[in-house]
Amino acid sequence: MAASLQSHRPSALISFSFPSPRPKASSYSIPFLSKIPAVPPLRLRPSIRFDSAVVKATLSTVDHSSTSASGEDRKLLLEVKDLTAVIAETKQEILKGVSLSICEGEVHAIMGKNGSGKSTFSKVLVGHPDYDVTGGSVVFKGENLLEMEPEERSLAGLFMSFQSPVEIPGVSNADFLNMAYNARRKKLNQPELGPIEFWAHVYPKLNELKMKEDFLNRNVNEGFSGGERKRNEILQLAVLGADLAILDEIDSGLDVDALRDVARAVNGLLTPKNSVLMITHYQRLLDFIKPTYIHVMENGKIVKTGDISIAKALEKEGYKAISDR
Ligand SMILES: Nc1ncnc2c1ncn2[C@@H]1O[C@H](COP(=O)(O)OP(=O)(O)OP(=O)(O)O)[C@@H](O)[C@H]1O
Repeated sequence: MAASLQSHRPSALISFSFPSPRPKASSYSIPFLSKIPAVPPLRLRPSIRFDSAVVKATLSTVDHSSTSASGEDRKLLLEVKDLTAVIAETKQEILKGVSLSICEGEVHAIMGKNGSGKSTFSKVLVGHPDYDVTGGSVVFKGENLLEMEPEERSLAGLFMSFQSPVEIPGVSNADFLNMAYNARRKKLNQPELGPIEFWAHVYPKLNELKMKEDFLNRNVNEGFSGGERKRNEILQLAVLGADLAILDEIDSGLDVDALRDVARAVNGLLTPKNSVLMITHYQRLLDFIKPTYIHVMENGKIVKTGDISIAKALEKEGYKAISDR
């Protein structure tokens, strides 16, 4: 989506006053989104169709319920089995058989040494073109995720916050968020929100993340500090919503207050229906966002799964603690 957005002319601006909840200033200037000229349609399909009869047969036999950590019966949201993937250009294998199941309402954390494959795993889940899947399966909400285009994965409810969020020159945050949000509403057969309604949706989320309104008028991530980029990623998550949010090192580059704000915003989004998959190196994030499970990745595989005691042992003794157990 980012590439197609770059070709747009900047949108016209209008000023108006806001109804309550009333921002401090009396009026703001935000893009009048309905004046954006001819937005190229996203590649939407009314429903995902599987070409392979084998995939269909497999999906119909998968039991999508599971017992959660708390003992309740919860639906499986994501099921990854023996996933293998290579770097598209060099064919070097990075993922060597990852298996992981996430139920609705769960928070999972992946830890692991540098270069063990954590980011690659999350990028493969969202369909990053740098990688080719060579084996295994990924079922998300009962559908074969690997058959979907990246846009379709996002519209299906998968969100990823990247370790190094990219800049999108010439596209304001407000336009980006509005287009992405309305694309999701369209997919759900809901009416698109106009600029005033959209602002009412965004404003409380900006507040929660302690971000100033002018962030909306700035181009996506352009000139943002590392911490501002991370906040902006979580703003996108808060505005767009997601059934599964994959957060790759959202704690990196955040000062302790920012970490608290971001964690509070993420916790505020958690419901019994949606889930989070976090990648982190440090227990400090897990002190704020409590994980149901912690997985340790090593050499492209998950080698250990457990509770918060894993993070505590890692913090104390390093990865030696895992190999010794
Ligand atoms: N596009 C790519 N081109 C070349 N090598 C890659 C690419 N993507 C991943 N790799 C390599 O694959 C390995 C796993 O990388 P990945 O970023 O997934 O590790 P990670 O566990 O997230 O590491 P970190 O904790 O340092 O962020 C590394 O050796 C990395 O250099």
